[in-house]
Amino acid sequence: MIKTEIIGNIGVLTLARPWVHNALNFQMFKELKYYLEKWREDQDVKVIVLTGEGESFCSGGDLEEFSQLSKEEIADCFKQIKDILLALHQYPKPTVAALNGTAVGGGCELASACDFRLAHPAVQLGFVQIRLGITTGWGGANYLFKLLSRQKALELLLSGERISSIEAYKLGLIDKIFPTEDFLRHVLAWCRRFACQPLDAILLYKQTAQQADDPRFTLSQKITLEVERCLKVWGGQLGGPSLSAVNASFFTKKQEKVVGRV
Ligand SMILES: C[C@@H](C(=O)O)C(=O)SCCNC(=O)CCNC(=O)[C@H](O)C(C)(C)COP(=O)(O)OP(=O)(O)OC[C@H]1O[C@@H](n2cnc3c(N)ncnc32)[C@H](O)[C@@H]1OP(=O)(O)O
Repeated sequence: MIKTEIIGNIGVLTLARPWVHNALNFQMFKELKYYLEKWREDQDVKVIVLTGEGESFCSGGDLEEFSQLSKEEIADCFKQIKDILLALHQYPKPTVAALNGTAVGGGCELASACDFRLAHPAVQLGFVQIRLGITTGWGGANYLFKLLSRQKALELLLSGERISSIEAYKLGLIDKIFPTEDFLRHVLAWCRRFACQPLDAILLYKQTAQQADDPRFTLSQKITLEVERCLKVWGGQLGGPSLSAVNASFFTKKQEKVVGRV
């Protein structure tokens, strides 16, 4: 139910139940967890893309399946799902939700847990839970509050209204709009700008990003750690360019310029 492919260092996870608009059942969550774990340490995967098959990105939780569970079973299920979304949110590599179509309910929660959200003009988004008499059950409201101002996030959650991707882009919920035609090709080209960078540096930037909103550290501590990270790659401990290699490359370029000027 989740299809996978690695395309040029980009791991693509495709929700593949198009007949129910990629409604997420528990099996899909288990698969999502499995592949996120598998690709966590995989040197060939530098960026993760989540997308959907068919006309929708994701219609949220599988209401058919969830309606057959007892309240206790739902509680257990949601506890596991929120851990998977949190693991996605705290993933060591960049994560991208490529909204190939409508995202509603839990589909918006899933997208909001990612680092980036890309869409095309025909996409609609909606935190529709309130219209079912429920609230976000997987952590989505908290991710939304991190992305939008309090009042904009509350407006979306309290109204349950669907908005277009263009409106969502203006709010800052969507980071980029691409043409509908060849959408995934555009997404992959956008992601390749990250995927072509050294993995060590990508991982270090994600650590700095995670720490940026961690209240346990002061700004001074965060900056000290940031500098330490740079020195780690600079010294080549993580397989990055050694200090002498960085200098050599800089001075070679400088010398070439001088020679060129003569
Ligand atoms: C768990 C919770 C959370 O956030 O914590 C949530 O996610 S609550 C939010 C849950 N999601 C929703 O309320 C969205 C429900 N779905 C929709 O609004 C709509 O289906 C759209 C996604 C906009 C697509 O509309 P459209 O008119 O194109 O198709 P449709 O409604 O005829 O749907 C085609 C088939 O997919 C099924 N289907 C659609 N969404 C489903 C879902 N979330 N769970 C289970 N089945 C679903 C329909 O029942 C229908 O089945 P048949 O072919 O057998 O008739």
